[in-house]
Amino acid sequence: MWKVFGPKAARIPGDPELAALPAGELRERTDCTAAVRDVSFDVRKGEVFVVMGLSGSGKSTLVRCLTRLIEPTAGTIAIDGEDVGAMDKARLRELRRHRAAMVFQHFGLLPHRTVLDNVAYGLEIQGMGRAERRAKATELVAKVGLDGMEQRRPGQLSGGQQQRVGLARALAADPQVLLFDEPFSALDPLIRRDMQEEVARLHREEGRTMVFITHDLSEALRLGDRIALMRDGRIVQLGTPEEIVGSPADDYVRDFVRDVPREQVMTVRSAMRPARDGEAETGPALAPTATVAEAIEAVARSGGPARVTEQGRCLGVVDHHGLLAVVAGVPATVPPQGDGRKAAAA
Ligand SMILES: Nc1ncnc2c1ncn2[C@@H]1O[C@H](COP(=O)(O)OP(=O)(O)OP(=O)(O)O)[C@@H](O)[C@H]1O
Repeated sequence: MWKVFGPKAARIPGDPELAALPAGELRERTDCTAAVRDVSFDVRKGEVFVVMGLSGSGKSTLVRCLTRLIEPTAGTIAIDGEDVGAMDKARLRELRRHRAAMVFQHFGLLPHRTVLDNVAYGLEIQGMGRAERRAKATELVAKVGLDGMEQRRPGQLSGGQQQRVGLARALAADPQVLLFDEPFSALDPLIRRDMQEEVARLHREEGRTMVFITHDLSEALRLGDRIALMRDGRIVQLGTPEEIVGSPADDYVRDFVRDVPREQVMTVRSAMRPARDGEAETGPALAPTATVAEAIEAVARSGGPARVTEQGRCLGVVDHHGLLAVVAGVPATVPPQGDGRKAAAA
């Protein structure tokens, strides 16, 4: 998909010479901005897909194109196999209301309505009866942790609480996909953390597909099953947090993730080596999803390697060599073989 802003934008995706120009030169030559350039990706059912990048990298444009809040210049988009480009106005309205609801940074709450009525508003538009929508809205207000505040007005809530109302309102439509456009960037760090946990909890409980825009790397790493990292309208890397931190695609990504505490993102799989001489039977056991930080603690406590096990089977072991190598971001050197055995034989 492409989205180009500016005069005669449609000629750019099809013109290999113009399409290859760097952003600045393209602007100089054509007066156009290619906000999204030739991106292609799938969002899987049930995943949290994060679109991240610095300001101006094209995140909002990309996500708005998914439901044609912004009309793409070229390319195709399908939701559940249905071509979004072919949808008429009514079908698009239905898509945005019921299938892919957006949670914005500025929540757009109705100031004179109570929390409950704000949440029920979407249900009212859908034509749900009063009693039913009040019951449903009460349930959703509780789900986002606002029980007891049903009768307050938005002005009587903190920013984080208002964002929760926005979230409950988006959930009221029971959409297949929730699209979040930097919903927490105006919140202070503690409340932001709180809201991230709220989203993670909702996702765990409901397994709803989520597309989440952020420019905050730690937010992306915390929430994303997969992350698309954007730069100048292109996706420079798409992968799990572990792939992005552990195998950056280029120097830009490497620089981006340089300060990430690797031990909290990388899992024991990246530090694992085959088990030797009885190691498969002894030592603390860790799940393959355990982080390197958790493994460091287990190895420090036990004083020896830990096993990585899945359904009782030992997949390999992690020792301090492998764990340190992951933290340092260098390939593991093969640990000296059999020091222990030599000592025992002596
Ligand atoms: N309506 C528009 N007309 C012209 N250029 C636009 C328009 N909307 C966005 N752009 C440009 O497209 C590029 C991508 O903008 P976009 O808002 O998608 O970035 P972003 O990554 O979401 O940024 P931010 O994090 O600051 O919101 C920017 O260079 C922006 O100036």
